[in-house]
Amino acid sequence: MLNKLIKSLENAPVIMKGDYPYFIHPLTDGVPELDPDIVREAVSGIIRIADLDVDKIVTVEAMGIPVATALSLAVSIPIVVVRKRAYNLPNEIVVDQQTGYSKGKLYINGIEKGDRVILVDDVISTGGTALATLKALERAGAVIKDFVAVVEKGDGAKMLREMGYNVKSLVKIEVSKDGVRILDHI
Ligand SMILES: O=P(O)(O)OC[C@H]1O[C@H](OP(=O)(O)OP(=O)(O)O)[C@H](O)[C@@H]1O
Ligand SMILES: Nc1nc2[nH]cnc2c(=O)[nH]1
Repeated sequence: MLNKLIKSLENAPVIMKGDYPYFIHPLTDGVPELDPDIVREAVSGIIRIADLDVDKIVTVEAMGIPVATALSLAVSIPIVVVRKRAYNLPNEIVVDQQTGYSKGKLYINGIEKGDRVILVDDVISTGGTALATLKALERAGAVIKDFVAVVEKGDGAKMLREMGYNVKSLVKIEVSKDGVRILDHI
């Protein structure tokens, strides 16, 4: 069911960002070209495991957008994109984001108190991005049903599960300088 996604992850090149082994894949980087079948596999997988009884799909720019958009089209639920630049709208929520290789700020607009949401992203690794986003969604008064990442790498998902969040993923991988190894998948 996730055949093309898994095969392409197994063949993904890895580069070092300092000490951080970073895999490069069409769904998570936009390069090389993204096969629509891979997006379809990811969307079908999310629909299979996620609680989609929600008002809004929330995703984080940039590489959450392709999969969240395809999911939105499939289930007719609108998306809100967490941005990396300010709009200075009333009630904008600003949080610090840290990944294994970058630091920045996230800006959340468009979430109303009581909105039932699912957070969708292409990857979870350290969990820094997801945690910052989940905290901001809580501050906005959203009811967070699920967080689904297409690819789970590292310990971030485990940390968030231990904090009580519903974290799901389609494929779990281990990444080293030598390449990507598939550990588990739905
Ligand atoms: O669990 P973490 O360690 O926080 O890593 C996960 C985040 O890293 C990637 O985004 P990135 O910040 O690289 O931005 P991009 O989507 O614009 O490439 C990915 O899209 C996740 O949002
Ligand atoms: N493409 C990609 N995105 C990431 N986000 C967090 N870690 C990674 C990674 O290793 N590769």
